[in-house]
Amino acid sequence: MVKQTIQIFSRIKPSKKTTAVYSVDNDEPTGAFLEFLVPRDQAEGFVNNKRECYKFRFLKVFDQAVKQEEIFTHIAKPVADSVLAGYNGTIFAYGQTGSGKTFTITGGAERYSDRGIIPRTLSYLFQRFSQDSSMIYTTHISYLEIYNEMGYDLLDSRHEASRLEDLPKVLIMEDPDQNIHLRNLSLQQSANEEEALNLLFLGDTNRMIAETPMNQASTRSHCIFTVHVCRREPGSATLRRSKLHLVDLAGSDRVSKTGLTGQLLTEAKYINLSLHYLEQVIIALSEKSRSHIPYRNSMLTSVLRDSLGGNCMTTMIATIAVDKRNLDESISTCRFAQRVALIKNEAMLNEELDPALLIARLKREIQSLKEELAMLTGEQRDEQLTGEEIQRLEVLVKAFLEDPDPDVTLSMGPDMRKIQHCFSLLKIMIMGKQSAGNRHSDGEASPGNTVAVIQNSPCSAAEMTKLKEMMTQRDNEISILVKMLKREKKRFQDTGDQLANTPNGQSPASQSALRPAAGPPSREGSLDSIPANHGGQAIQMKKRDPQLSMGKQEAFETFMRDHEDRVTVEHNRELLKQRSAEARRIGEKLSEAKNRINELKKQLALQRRQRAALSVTENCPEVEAEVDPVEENLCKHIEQEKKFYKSSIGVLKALRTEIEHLQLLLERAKVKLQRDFHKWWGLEASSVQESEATAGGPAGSPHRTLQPPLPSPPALCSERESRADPEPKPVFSTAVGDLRRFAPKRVPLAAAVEAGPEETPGQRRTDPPSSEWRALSTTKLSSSIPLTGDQQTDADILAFVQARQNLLNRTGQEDLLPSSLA
Ligand SMILES: Nc1ncnc2c1ncn2[C@@H]1O[C@H](COP(=O)(O)OP(=O)(O)OP(=O)(O)O)[C@@H](O)[C@H]1O
Repeated sequence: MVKQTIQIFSRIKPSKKTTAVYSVDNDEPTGAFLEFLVPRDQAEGFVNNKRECYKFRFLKVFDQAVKQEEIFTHIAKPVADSVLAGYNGTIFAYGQTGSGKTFTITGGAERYSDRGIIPRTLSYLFQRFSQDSSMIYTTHISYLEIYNEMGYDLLDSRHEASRLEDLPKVLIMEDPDQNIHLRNLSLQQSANEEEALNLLFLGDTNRMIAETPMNQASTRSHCIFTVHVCRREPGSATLRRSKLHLVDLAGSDRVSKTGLTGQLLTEAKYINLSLHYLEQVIIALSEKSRSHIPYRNSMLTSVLRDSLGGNCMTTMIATIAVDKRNLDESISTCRFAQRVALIKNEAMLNEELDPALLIARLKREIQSLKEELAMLTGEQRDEQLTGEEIQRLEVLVKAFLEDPDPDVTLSMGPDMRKIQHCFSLLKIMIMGKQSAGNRHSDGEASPGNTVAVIQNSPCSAAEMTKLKEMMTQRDNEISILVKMLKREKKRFQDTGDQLANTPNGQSPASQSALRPAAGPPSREGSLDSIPANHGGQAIQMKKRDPQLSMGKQEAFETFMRDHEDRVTVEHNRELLKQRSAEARRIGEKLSEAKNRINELKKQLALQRRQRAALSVTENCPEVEAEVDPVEENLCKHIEQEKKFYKSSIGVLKALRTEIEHLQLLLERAKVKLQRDFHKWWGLEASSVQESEATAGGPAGSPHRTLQPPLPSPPALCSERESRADPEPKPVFSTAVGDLRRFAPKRVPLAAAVEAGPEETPGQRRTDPPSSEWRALSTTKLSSSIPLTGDQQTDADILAFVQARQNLLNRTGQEDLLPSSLA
C-alpha cells in the first residue's frame, strides 16, 4: 500500500498583458511557491484589503512559458507509471473558466505540439505495452460527461448526437459493499494507440456537437476520460487491474461573478453546487476528526470517490489566469488546492485472481483428484475410451517422444485404460520404426517405398485408407493455396503499378475514400478538400450533412474562406503533406536499407562458404579460424545498416503518430467548421424570419439597415476566449449585413443585375442590360431598399431582391416584396 497526499501543481496560463501581479519561486527546498501581490489600491471585492501578499505552496509551479511536453513529463508520466504497475491514478484540472483546464488535459486543437495530457499519456502507455513482451496488456476506455448532475456517455457511436440529451444517460448505482457502478457507460476496448486516440476524438466530437449556446459543455460540465488497464503474465491466473481518470472539471467561477441570468444561472448554480459538494468532500477529508464524508451528495464526488481519500494516486493541477481582474478567482483556486493537498490517499496494488482462469484450474484439480481417488480405491472404469480421449493420448505420446529431455514424463492420469492405451501406442510406433529400419538397411527405403513401409506397418486397412484420403486432401489444399498465392502476387504487383502511377502515392482506394460518396468532385477550399482521417472509424461515425444545397454550399465556402481556423487548417494540411512525404521518403530509404542488408548477408554467407571450402581443400582448418578482414568488414557494414534501419523505424513511428494526430486535428477542424456554419446559418435564418415578422415583409424591407463590415464568423467561436478575457468583441449580425460581407465575392449576383429580369440566376448575358431594367433597379428598388453607396454592393443587393421576386413569381407564390416594389 502506498500512502500519499494528493499532489498539487499549478499552471499559469500565458497572458498577453504583462503586468506582474504574481511571482514564482521553484527553488525553495520546502516546495515551490506562487505569490500574488495585491497593491491595496487595486484590491477589490472579496480580496482582503488589509493584505497585500498571498503566498501558496505547490509541488511545482509551471509558469507561462512551460510547454505541454514538460507538463506531461512532470505530472502525467509518474502517474502513468504507477498505473502500469497496478495502482489507480487520477489527474484533475481545477480552475476558473478559460484558465487552461481543457488545454492542459486534452490539448489545443491547432498544433501537434499542443497535445495535452490525454493523448500523450495514451501514446506513452501503448509504447510501454509494446516494450514489455513478458506481460499481456488489455486496455478499455470510457468517457463520461456530467452536466447538471446527469451523466452522459460520450463514446456512444450508435446515435447521431446533435444535443447532449441524445447521448445515452449514465446512471450511478451502488452495491451492498458501497462500490460505485456506472450503468450505461460503455467501455470500449482499444488494441493500439490509434484506436484509443480515435475514441478520444469521438468523445471530444460528441462533446463539441452536443454543445449549444445554452450548454457550453466544456465550461459547465465535468468530463472524465478513463483508461482501464489490465495486466497479466501469460498462463498466470493473477492479474492487475488499474484505472486512470483524467478529469477536466467545469469552470470554478463563482456564480455572482458570472453575471448570468435565467436558465444559464440555474445551470451555473448546478455546476457550482457540484463543485461545492466537491469542496465539502475535500474539507471533510482534510479534517481528520470527520468520520462521514458526503460523497453521495453529487455524481461527481460519487464517481471520484476513490480518487479523493481512497485507493488512488491523485494529482491536481490548479490552472491560473493571472490577469489582475482574475486575481480573486486565482487566489480562491490556490486556497482550494491547499486544502486538497491535505488529503491522504491509500493506493493499493489492485491484484486479483482471474475468476475464469481460477475456475478452470480448480476444475482440472478436481478431475485429477477424482481420478487419483478412483485408482487408490481400486474403482477402475471399464467403459471404452472416447475418440477425443484417444486423440489426446496420441498427442501426449507424440510430444513425449519428440521431447529431447531424457527426464520428461508421460502423464496421462491415474486411469488404467489410458495407461494401457499409451503402452499399445508406443508398441505400435516401435514396431513401425523397426520394420522401416529393416527395409532401410536392406537398401529398399526410398521416397517411393514409403507406401510400402506404411503397408508393412501394423496399421489396419481402414487406417491406411484414411491416411491415403488425408494425403489426397492435403494435395488438393496445397494446389488451392498455390493458386491463391499466385493470384495475391499478381494483385500485389498490380497495386504496386497503380501506386507508381498515382501522383501522391495514395492508393486509388484511399483516394476514393477521401472523396464524398456522392455529389460533385471536391473543389479547392471546400470541406472535402480537408483530408480525412485514414483510421476512418471516428469520421465515419460522425460524418454528417454531406449534401448541402448549391446556395448553402456557396455560402459555406465563403464562410470557410473567412473562418479564423482557415489559416490553422491550411497550415496543418501543409504540415500533413510534408510529413506524409517525409514518411514516404523514409519508407523508401528503409526498403533500400533492407535490400542492402540482405545483399550484405548473402555476400557474408558466400565468403564464409568459400573459406570453409578452402580450409577443407587445403586441409588446413586454421584458415577457417583466422580473422578474415573481408568478413569483418561485411559484418561491420551489416551492423551499420541495421543501426540505420532501426533509427529510421523510430523516426517513422514518430512520424506516423504525428500524421495520425494531424489527421485528427483536421477532422476536428472540419467538424467544428460545419458546426459553426450550421450555427451561423440557423442564426441568420431566424434573424431573417424575425425581421420579416416585425416588418411584415421580406428581409429586404425598408426597416432594415445595412450594417458596417462585419468580423469574420468565428467571432462566435471565440466566445470562450472572451470569457477569461472579456474585451468587447463585435457580435454577429443580420443576413443583409452578411450579404454585404459576401458581396465582393458574389460576382454572379452582380452579373444577374446586368443580365436583367428575364434571366435565370445561372445564366450570364454579355449584351448590355435593358434600359427598363436599369431604371427599375435604380428607381423602384433603390427607392425602397436602403443602399450602401458602393456600386458593386448595391448592384448585388438589388439583384438579390429581384432574383427572389422572379423566383416567387415563377413558383406562383405571393409577392413578398415591399409594397412599393409590387
Ligand atoms: N498554456 C497555454 N498555452 C497556450 N494557450 C492556452 C494555454 N492555456 C489555455 N490556453 C488557451 O486559452 C483558451 C482557454 O483555455 P481552455 O479552454 O483550456 O480553458 P478552460 O479552463 O478549459 O475553460 P472552460 O472552463 O471554459 O472549459 C483556449 O483557447 C486555449 O487554447
